[in-house]
Amino acid sequence: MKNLGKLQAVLQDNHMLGNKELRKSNRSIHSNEEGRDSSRLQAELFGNDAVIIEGDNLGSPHEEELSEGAATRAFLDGCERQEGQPLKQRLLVVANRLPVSAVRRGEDSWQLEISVGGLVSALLGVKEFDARWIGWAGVNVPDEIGQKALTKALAEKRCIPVFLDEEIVHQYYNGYCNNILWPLFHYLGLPQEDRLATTRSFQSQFDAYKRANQMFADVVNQHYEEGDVVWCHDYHLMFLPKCLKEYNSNMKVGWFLHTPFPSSEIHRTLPSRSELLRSVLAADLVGFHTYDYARHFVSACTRILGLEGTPEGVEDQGKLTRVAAFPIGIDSDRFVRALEIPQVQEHMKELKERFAGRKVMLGVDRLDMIKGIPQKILAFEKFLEENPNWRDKVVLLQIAVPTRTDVPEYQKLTSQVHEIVGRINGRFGTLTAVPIHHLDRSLDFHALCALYAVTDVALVTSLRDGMNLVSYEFVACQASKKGVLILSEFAGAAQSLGAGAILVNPWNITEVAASIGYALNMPADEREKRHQHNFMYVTTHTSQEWAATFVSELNDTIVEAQLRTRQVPPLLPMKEAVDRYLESNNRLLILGFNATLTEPLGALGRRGGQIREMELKLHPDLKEPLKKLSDDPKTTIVVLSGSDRAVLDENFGDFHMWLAAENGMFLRLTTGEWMTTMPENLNMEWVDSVKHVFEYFTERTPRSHFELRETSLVWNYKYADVEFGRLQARDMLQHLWTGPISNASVDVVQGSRSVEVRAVGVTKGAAIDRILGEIVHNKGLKAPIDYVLCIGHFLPKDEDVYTFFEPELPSEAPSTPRATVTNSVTPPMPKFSAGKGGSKSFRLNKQRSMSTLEKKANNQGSSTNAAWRPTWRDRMSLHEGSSVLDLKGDNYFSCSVGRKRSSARYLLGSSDDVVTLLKELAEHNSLIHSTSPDPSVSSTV
Ligand SMILES: O=P(O)(O)OC[C@H]1O[C@H](O[C@H]2O[C@H](CO)[C@@H](O)[C@H](O)[C@H]2O)[C@H](O)[C@@H](O)[C@@H]1O
Ligand SMILES: O=c1ccn([C@@H]2O[C@H](COP(=O)(O)OP(=O)(O)O)[C@@H](O)[C@H]2O)c(=O)[nH]1
Repeated sequence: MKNLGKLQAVLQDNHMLGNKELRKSNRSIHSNEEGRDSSRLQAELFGNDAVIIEGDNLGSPHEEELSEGAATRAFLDGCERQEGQPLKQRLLVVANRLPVSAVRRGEDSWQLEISVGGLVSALLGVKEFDARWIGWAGVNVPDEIGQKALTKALAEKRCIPVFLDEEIVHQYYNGYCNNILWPLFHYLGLPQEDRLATTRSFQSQFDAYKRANQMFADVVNQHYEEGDVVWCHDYHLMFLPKCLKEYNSNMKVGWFLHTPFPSSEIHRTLPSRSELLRSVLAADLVGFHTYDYARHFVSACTRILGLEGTPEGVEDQGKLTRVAAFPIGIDSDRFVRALEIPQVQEHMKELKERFAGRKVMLGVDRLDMIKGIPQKILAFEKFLEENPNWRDKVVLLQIAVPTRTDVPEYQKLTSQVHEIVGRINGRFGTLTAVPIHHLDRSLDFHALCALYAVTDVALVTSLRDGMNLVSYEFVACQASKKGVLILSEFAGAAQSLGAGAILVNPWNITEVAASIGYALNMPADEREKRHQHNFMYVTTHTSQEWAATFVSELNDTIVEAQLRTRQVPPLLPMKEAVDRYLESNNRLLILGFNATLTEPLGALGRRGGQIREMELKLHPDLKEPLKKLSDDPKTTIVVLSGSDRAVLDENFGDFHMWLAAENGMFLRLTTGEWMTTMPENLNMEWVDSVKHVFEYFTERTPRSHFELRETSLVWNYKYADVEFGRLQARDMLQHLWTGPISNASVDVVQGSRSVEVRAVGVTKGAAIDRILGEIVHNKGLKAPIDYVLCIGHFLPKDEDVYTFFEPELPSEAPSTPRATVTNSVTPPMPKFSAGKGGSKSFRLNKQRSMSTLEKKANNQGSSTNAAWRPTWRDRMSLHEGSSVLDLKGDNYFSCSVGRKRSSARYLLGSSDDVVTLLKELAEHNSLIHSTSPDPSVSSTV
């Protein structure tokens, strides 16, 4: 009753005629009765045992009780209270702001007040977990006594403080968070006059941001127990997932953004764009309010970081970060129940009397530029202007909670709003009434519920808003009145309440003014229908459900990731691979080219489409080791690539090695001529139709290109816009599968940024058999091959090359636990061949009819005229001599470069690791040669 009187008085007097006086009077009311209000509010939010905590209540604790240990004990006390109930999952909620802000009352005396904001409201509704909240108490506490007392006071509320000093708050919170990220994520840009200053101070603010995040991480680490779920919140803590995972990679880490995530075009303007994205991606699960925000985030990761976006999330070399939408809700029961409380009913009664004969319109916002308060008020002015009959029949109550008051932009906004309200009240007010009642303060829970319940039209005009819980709370309190919600289409809530609300573009003042008229005149049956729709949503999509879904999804994600990790090959044991190489006498190295022997794309900055990136070039650091290795008579090297002959000639022509171009369809020893190994029945009649399709898509996909090879065509969109490229690829696949070549004997192979069409059955694994046959024949094998190293960034279709050697190994070979293509019965070892010609399946290129491409190649003077030799396996049966392979069980190292889903035995991260490996092999080898001048090696392949 008294409260309502106070509220009424404020509403009545607050005509924006003297803002300074108003703020003063609000403050004095606040401080006189704040204690009681806050106390009640805390009891509401925290349960009945919640009281204002002052230092005096703490008694005179001795040293130990004030320590961190005492705080921890206090948390445990909280847990013990739950005895007899099923054990709840421990949840560490980490957010910039604690649900309470601390106000110092003495050296060791603190008062805790509820923090205002949607994040706090929503998370306080989460009851299913054994939760602790880690965050900043909104105050600088430089002294130890103060810190200890506050830690203890907060512990009783299961809160753990992170102490940030003034300078860091200034740079991190006011600066980087609220002056850079907040406006950017809400599409507001930076204020013109601030732009340069912000650009200059950017780096120091970002450094402070990282430091602050590390401080949060340190506190989490102190309190973390194995099995805890750590849930990081919001744009303040984008660096936290990375810090936490660096500390403990097994920690279950989720991150949730409460604001919008903007289009990648906005995000890419941030100087720290990549670092922030990468840090967030360290989390196991990343959540957003809406599908659109999640989509923007994935798109930023693909466009800015060049990573793979999948329907599940973002993939980086086989590591998946799950990304999904988890729309937040409110604790709707709490609002519905509140309306039964006598005090609230009393409030409602008095408000109704106070505004009898007038329709009540309501705005409840933090005084933030994203909330579109000036736009709302201007639209209301326009409505009054155009509808004089409504002027004395409607009132707008605007609650504008002060927020981030140290940031200059917010200070400017306050003056701007006060000025507009003053002008409109001056224009349309009378001696007894004004059209706008503007309140620069927050209300307690009961007053807020009463206001929601008596409102006829709620007006939410956010220019952008992550969700906007005020709209939900209004709906929850409208069961009897069934008022109308006018809602900005730029609030996340528009996705969930859009059908029942009147959606508006807040920038369109005319539209908002018209919607006010429509809402005020809406017939009861339409109001009823719209309300029911929204009420159903709000009461079924609660904050409890939101948190439970997020945490259970996080748990599932971790189990799935563990399963996936089990399938990832282990890293190549570099030392073992080198040692065994040195011990062996007849080694075979099979090396891919693209992304294996080339420089990693990242090293070039992945600007995309740069001409120097498009040409495949041997990694400069590989020239020397490759030279040494290929000159060693005990080592045979085969470069096995999808590239055509010209590319391999250009890059490897000067080495002494075998080149297998176009997935092994062409082969030559660099001292000899190219020969073809194409199967005789290889049908190439489909080439022209495919070429036609590829030309069509290349023309329509900027920065894509295609290569016409002898036996395949490859369309590559690596440098095109990733999303557009992917859409085009999907479309292209449709054309290929359903178009003129649908019945041709081709394989359509989809790469991560390419589409390749090749004759059916052409794979590197199929080719290696024939290649080895040729090598064996060419050189004459005097001793078995006793070491094979096969490394590549091969398409899944070509991974049969890794498994080619697997059946040759004894069944107890120390292979990876992953499934490999092995025969159930180990076949006989291949036998050494004398090399007679005459395979049944393959014969001379010249002897079969030539395809268009082949004719073209011949016309260009390619020397594809050498004879085809029988395959290795063909010759196995021809000769019953010694074994071709003797890998001694584990002298076989198949190794995928950068592809974690692979049937190779081992993994290397990138071609930089290939450089390291080949250097090691070359250097140690020359060392051995220099120390043993007479190597007793006679056998070569
Ligand atoms: O802590 P402050 O700087 O005072 O700001 C208050 C909160 O504002 C933002 O709230 C957002 O979260 C709501 C719940 O998810 C959502 O409905 C709303 O649209 C957002 O603006 C901010 O994201 C929080 O971190 C702040 O605590
Ligand atoms: O005087 C007030 C005004 C608002 N709120 C609460 O502040 C939150 C605002 O959340 P919203 O999601 O609408 O926006 P945010 O402020 O988080 O951007 C809501 O839960 C309101 O109940 C409050 O407690 N007292």
